[in-house]
Amino acid sequence: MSRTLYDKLVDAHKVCDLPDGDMLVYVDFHIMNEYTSPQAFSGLEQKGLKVWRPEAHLSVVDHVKATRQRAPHNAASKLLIDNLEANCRKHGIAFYGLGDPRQGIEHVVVPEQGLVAPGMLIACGDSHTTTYGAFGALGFGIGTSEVEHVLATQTLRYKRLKTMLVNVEGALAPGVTAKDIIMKVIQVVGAGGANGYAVEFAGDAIFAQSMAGRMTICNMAVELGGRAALIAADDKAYRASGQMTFDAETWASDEGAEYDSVFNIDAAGIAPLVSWGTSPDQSVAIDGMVPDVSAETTPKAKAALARALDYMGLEPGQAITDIQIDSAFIGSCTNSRIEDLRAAAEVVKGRRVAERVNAIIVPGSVFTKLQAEAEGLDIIFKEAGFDWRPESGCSMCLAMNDDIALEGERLASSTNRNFEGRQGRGARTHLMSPAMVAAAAISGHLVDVRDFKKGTA
Ligand SMILES: CC(C)[C@H](C(=O)O)[C@@H](O)C(=O)O
Ligand code: SF4
Repeated sequence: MSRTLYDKLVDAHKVCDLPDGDMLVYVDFHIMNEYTSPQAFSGLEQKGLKVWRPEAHLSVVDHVKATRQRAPHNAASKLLIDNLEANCRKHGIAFYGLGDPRQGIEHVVVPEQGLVAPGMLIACGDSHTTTYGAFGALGFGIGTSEVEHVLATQTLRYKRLKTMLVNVEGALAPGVTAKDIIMKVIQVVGAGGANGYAVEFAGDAIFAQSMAGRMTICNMAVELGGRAALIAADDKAYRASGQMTFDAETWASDEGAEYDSVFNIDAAGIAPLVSWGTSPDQSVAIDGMVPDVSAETTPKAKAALARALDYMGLEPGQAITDIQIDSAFIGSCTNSRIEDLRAAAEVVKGRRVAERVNAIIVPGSVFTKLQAEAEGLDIIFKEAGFDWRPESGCSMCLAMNDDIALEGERLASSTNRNFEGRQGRGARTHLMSPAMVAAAAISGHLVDVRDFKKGTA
């Protein structure tokens, strides 16, 4: 029988069926950060358990990491980092900590270090573990008690998901990026529209993407509610994973495989998108307008829209390009890879950040930072007035370190979540591609990067 890529991955990792209908799956690789692992190690300690396969785990410091300097910015973050290091030393687990040339945001570091390959099952106490789907690997986020379970047994209790296929056919217009594809998909399917599903992306617009672009798509697919995102492994994926040969299994869906749900999206119809609201599906094309509450039909939808507009401080009908920004942030596991920095630098080169705008760039990893510096990108950014951070981490993607946006501060951001308070209490996030953030930083307001490049914005 024809099987989907998702079913092949699950079948290949199934250890046994459990009496209640769930199954036990084997975890090839498990990643930890300082934020979601402490209780798991305490749990092991209390039960007197050992880590069963220390070499199949990796720890990376990222969420609470300061990025202006190497040293932790406060005692609480220092404690989290020190704890993780001590736990890793004790159990013989690899640790990429402060000053390690391999340190960075976990989902940037793992592919960079060649630790993901097609056909793997990867777990991590972080929802954006879906990123590895770009390699035809099954990656998903787990909770703290599950982290403990993986440490002790290298397995997890797992429930098979339903399958969704999202086909993006055709060619993107110039200036439209992977970030716009995934924001479009989220707009069409809805935030939470893939709850209970594993989402497979296919179509020529997907396979035309670089590995960085595919990672952006699978990373942000978790905002659909899907607990897995997948792209079939092609030559590009094998090469990027450092695997030169194909293994016995083809990590792609079989011809004729059936899905529980299918969406078709025309790539040519996608414009650069920006979010206007407080959910990643509240987005609109850059040449559009802030939506009108009266266009909603149900009282519930009207109230939700009104609340989002109120939080965002926007007026219905306002042109998106009239929205002035206070800050610009390029970073996060969605968009801080070298390809993202190059795209932003191309926009910024020879220009100056608008007077009132505070513009920050945090490379996704130390390795990415060094590569960017070797290419002279840091000079381009610094000369334009960007704050080029010397250290890597999650930074302003979420308000969990010393980069916290102020009440009412409006940001153009290359990140993935725009919930109330995500980047700081009362902070207003507009999600978009890194090139769009760069263009907004220079212009001082949201702008179509294509018009900006042509000089017609
Ligand atoms: C802190 C962590 C658990 C969280 C996640 O799971 O995604 C964070 O990385 C995020 O992006 O919100
Ligand atoms: S960069 Fe943002 S989305 Fe990614 S792991 Fe860190 S906090 Fe989560």
